[in-house]
Amino acid sequence: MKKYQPIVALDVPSRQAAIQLLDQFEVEPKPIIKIGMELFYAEGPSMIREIQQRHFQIFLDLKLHDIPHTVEQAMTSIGRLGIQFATIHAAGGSVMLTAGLRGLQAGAKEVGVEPAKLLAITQLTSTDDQMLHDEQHVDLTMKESVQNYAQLAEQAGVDGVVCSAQELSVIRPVVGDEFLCVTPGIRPDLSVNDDQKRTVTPAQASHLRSNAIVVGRPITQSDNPAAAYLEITKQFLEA
Ligand SMILES: O=c1ccn([C@@H]2O[C@H](COP(=O)(O)O)[C@@H](O)[C@H]2O)c(=O)[nH]1
Repeated sequence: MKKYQPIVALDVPSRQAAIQLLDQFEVEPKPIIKIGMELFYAEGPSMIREIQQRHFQIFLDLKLHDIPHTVEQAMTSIGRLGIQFATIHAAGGSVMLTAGLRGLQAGAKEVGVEPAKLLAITQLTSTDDQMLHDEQHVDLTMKESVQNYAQLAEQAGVDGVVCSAQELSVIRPVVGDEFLCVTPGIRPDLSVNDDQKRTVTPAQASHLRSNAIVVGRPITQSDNPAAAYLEITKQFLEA
């Protein structure tokens, strides 16, 4: 099973704040850098190019969810950026997922780069069983819902899912060995959840067979982001 170095969520509001953090991550192994809506909407594609010039791999987490045509066109633009991972919501359904995949591959082909791996968001790690039941009126448990989305994504040809490592026990038995499970909601100290509901430690994520962990605030808001990243990397890769 492929295991990646941790993915650091660069959830900051500006280029200046992003560069300040990136300067600290010239370490081995270099983290994969996740750009989310906050930084991308503030700085746009030029931010991606600047990070690429520093030789970081990029996970562009824009979580697309729209009608298939719109998603396909947007994914074509994303594909042209030459990034390594992109995200889409599994809840958009199989036609939207395949349209997204098609767009991503077409964009990459246009500029002659390897297509990004497409990951489907299952249920956000900031949600729990109670919210699923009371607010979304979903008549499934969290584990059942995430398992269903993982199977839907795999059948649509998507490379993997984003879920909590808590659901890996029900996903791994029903998907192929190559299917990627990328897991946010990581907290080295489980008593500090912030807005996350389904949390696990880096070592737990490793034992549960996560391909990659996504970590934001426990690294970016620590006094020493590089040291925090290296400690989390050790806990994940060596567990
Ligand atoms: O289900 C999901 C999908 C994406 N995320 C993203 O991961 C990071 C987590 O940041 P923390 O500061 O470690 O909580 C953030 O960028 C989210 O947008 C997620 O948390 N859950």
